[in-house]
Amino acid sequence: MEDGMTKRWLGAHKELLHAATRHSFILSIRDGSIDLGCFKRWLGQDYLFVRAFVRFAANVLVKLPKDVAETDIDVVLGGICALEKEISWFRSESSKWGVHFDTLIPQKANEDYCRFLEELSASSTHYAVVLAAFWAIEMVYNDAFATCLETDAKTPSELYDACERWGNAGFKAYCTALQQLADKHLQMSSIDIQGQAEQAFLKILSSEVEFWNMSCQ
Ligand SMILES: Cc1ncc(CNC=O)c(N)n1
Repeated sequence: MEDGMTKRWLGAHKELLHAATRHSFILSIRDGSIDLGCFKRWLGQDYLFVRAFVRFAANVLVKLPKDVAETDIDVVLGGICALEKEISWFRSESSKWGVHFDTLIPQKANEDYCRFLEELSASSTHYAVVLAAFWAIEMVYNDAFATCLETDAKTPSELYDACERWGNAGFKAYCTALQQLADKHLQMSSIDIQGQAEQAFLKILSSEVEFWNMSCQ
């Protein structure tokens, strides 16, 4: 675990990681200065993203070779199950904030990100690449929202629930399990696959930056 591949990537791409996890959108939640219009825009767009992410997560499960450990399958299955609760949460937030999901139009950064998830779902993408991508997507939200829960954070109380959803210790443990899973399978993969996985990791970080940018405009 100490010298896992993902840890090396995190060290090698610190700036992009910082841009994705300490974006001004997140910092403005943390210091309480957020424009609630931005939060509502993020909420609606993220609901659309999560609908696409469900398909991606299901595809990750389908890609796992039949001979992987049952506990490896359980980690991915657990993530898929959690998405059902997450979608219910989005729906209850939609009435809380008066954001109508049925008339939402996906914005460009969201469409681009969702298209990338579809590309990763192609049968030609190796399962170790999508495992790494799955981890990266979850890790960014965990790392970002966890900062809004720190004791000195001034997160507005009405946003605390959103930050808790991805910033809590259980979600962190799930991200660590995904990371270990990705590292284990990357280690068994060719240099070529490892390189593809690192590229996917970078593309996810930049897609997350664009997603936050979109929410702040
Ligand atoms: C844009 C984006 N990235 C990551 C997540 C977290 N994963 C599932 O909820 C998310 N909801 N939205």
